[in-house]
This record gives sequence, C-alpha cells and structure tokens, in this order.
Amino acid sequence: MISFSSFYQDIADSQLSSLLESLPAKLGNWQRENNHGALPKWEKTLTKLNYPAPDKLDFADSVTVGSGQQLSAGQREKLENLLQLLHPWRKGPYDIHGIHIDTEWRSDWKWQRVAPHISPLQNRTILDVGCGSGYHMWRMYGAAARMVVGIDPSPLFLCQFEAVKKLAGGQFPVHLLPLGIEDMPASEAFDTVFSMGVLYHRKSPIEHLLQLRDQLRDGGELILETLVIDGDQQTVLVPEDRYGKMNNVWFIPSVAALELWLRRCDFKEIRCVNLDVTSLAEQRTTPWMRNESLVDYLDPNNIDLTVEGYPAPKRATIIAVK
Ligand SMILES: Nc1ncnc2c1ncn2[C@@H]1O[C@H](C[S@+](CC[C@H]([NH3+])C(=O)[O-])CC(=O)[O-])[C@@H](O)[C@H]1O
Repeated sequence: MISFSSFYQDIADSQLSSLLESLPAKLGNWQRENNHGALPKWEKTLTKLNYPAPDKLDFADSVTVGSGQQLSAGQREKLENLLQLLHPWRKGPYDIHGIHIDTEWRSDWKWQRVAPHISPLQNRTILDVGCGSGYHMWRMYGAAARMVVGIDPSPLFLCQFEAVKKLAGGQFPVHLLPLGIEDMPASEAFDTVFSMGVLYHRKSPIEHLLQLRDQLRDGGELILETLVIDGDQQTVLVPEDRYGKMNNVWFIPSVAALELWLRRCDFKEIRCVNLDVTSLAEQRTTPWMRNESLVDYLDPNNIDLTVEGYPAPKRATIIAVK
C-alpha cells in the first residue's frame, strides 16, 4: 500500500506542519476507501520495480533516471513492460534507464514557456495543484525547490509518480497526495502555488482562485495556466456540453476576464506572461498513450475549431502575487 509517512516526516518541522492536523486522517480514509478497481494491479506493479540505484539523475533539464548503461537489454525490456502496465502515460516525457516514455503531452514544452517568468524556485516550498503524474514537480525540484507537494485525485497518476520516485531512489522532498484542491485545509504556507490545466475543470472558478490564495503565504506567487478565448473583460465561454470531447470543462474566460477575477480575489501584480495555441505536436497519441488525442478533438476540416465548433485550445499563463 502506498504510504505517506515520509511526507509527514518531511513537513513535521516545516512551514507546512499545520497540515498534520487534518491530512493524515484524510489520506488514511483514502487508503481505506479508495475503490478504484485497478489500484491493486498498479500497486503490485510498483512492488516489482526493484532496480539498482540510478547512476545518473537529471531533473534540471529533463526528467532522466539512469544513464541507460546499468540494465541489460532483457532487464530493460522487462522494466518497459512493467511501466506499460501503468498506461496511459499522459504527462512527461520521462527517460528511465534508457527507456523513453513518450507521453501524450510534451509537458517539457509547457515548462519551457512558464519557467522563465516565475520567481526563482530555489529554497521555496511549492504546491502543484492538479499535478498529474508529477512531471513538473520533478522540474521544480530540479530548479532547487526546498520541497514540492503535488495534489491530484487520480490514483493512476499517483502510481506513475511513485514508480518514477522509486526508480529514482525514493528519498526526495517531492510528494504527491491523492487529494483535490477542495480537500486541502487553508494552509497559507506555500511560497509558490501552481495551478496548471485545472481551472477549466472546476465548476466554480472564483472559488478555485480563492482556494489557491488560501494555500499561499502573504507575498507568495501564483502561477495560473488555463484555457482562454479571445475577448474582453466580460467574455467567458461556457460550453453547452462537451469541449474538445471533454465532458468536464466549465469556464473558459478571456485573459482580461481572468485578470479581473484575480483582482476581485485580491491578487496583486497580475500579468499574463504567455499565450499559446496548443499544437498537434504537443498533445498526441503515442505508444505510451494509445487513446484519442488532440487531433481527434479538432474539426478535421478546420483545426482552428474543436469538433463542437468552439475555438481550438489556447492557453494562457498568468502570474499573480498574494
Ligand atoms: N479537484 C481537483 N483538484 C486537483 N486536481 C484536480 C482536480 N480535478 C482534476 N484534477 C487533476 O487536474 C489535472 C488536469 S491536467 C493538468 C496536468 C498538469 N498540471 C499540466 O499542466 O500538465 C489537464 C487536463 O488533462 O486537461 C488532472 O491530472 C486531474 O486529475
């Protein structure tokens, strides 16, 4: 069973110690009650990942574990088969003992767009809300963060994260908790909070912004990355039903509307640092994610539109200070 004890130890003497009042009970409930049918299979896969301590680790420029020289071809094939049991791999890529996990998303491209604009992460304590399998958490750690905590309710992404962490050697101040943002007590403790790719999944976007604010210390920095549309302060798209075949998309504001929402939530120094239309090269089907992907979500006759006729995905990165 996945244990959170090293997280509790790491935060005991830190600015996050108040989380010990409520998270052990919540995570204990998760351990007892999580009834995802495939979780036992994924956890069994984790127990089989017994490999030598890697001779190389890089989190600064990639997520690379092991040079590829330590395993025989047969051992590598066995490891590849085990990692494939954790399909679909959406966020990455990861290089593990010479195996290139070519994920659905080039999450490294998002990191390249975001990283130049944020306050240096050195010695900061970070929360990554909706962290997926934790790709960006490793890059934050590679940028010398003191501690990185990610939250994401998906048990598969937790298992993918635990797989990478175990193969990397296990002991890092980088922790993924299977929680939603709504499960987090208002800690007011993190130096930097990331919410990337989450706001449009929330039914109450203003509440989401307030919840993010509640996680920041005074003067802490929010990095908000989300889908946007063109328009003015009062322009917001609420899809009639699906957006890009996703049935859980609620609010897609313009940048100006998002900036207004952030002002209303008492954020300061609000600035949009990047706007980017998602390319078919950034999100696509691969051998590690064999399901439909962006090309199937767009109008085959006009890739500027989704199959539902909405503007194709365009994403903004906005930075703000509490
Ligand atoms: N209530 C919630 N609280 C926290 N996370 C949630 C919640 N609901 C869903 N999620 C999680 O938010 C993540 C959104 S993906 C962005 C990944 C990464 N950040 C990226 O920027 O590449 C974007 C996308 O797939 O559209 C998923 O991993 C969900 O499980």
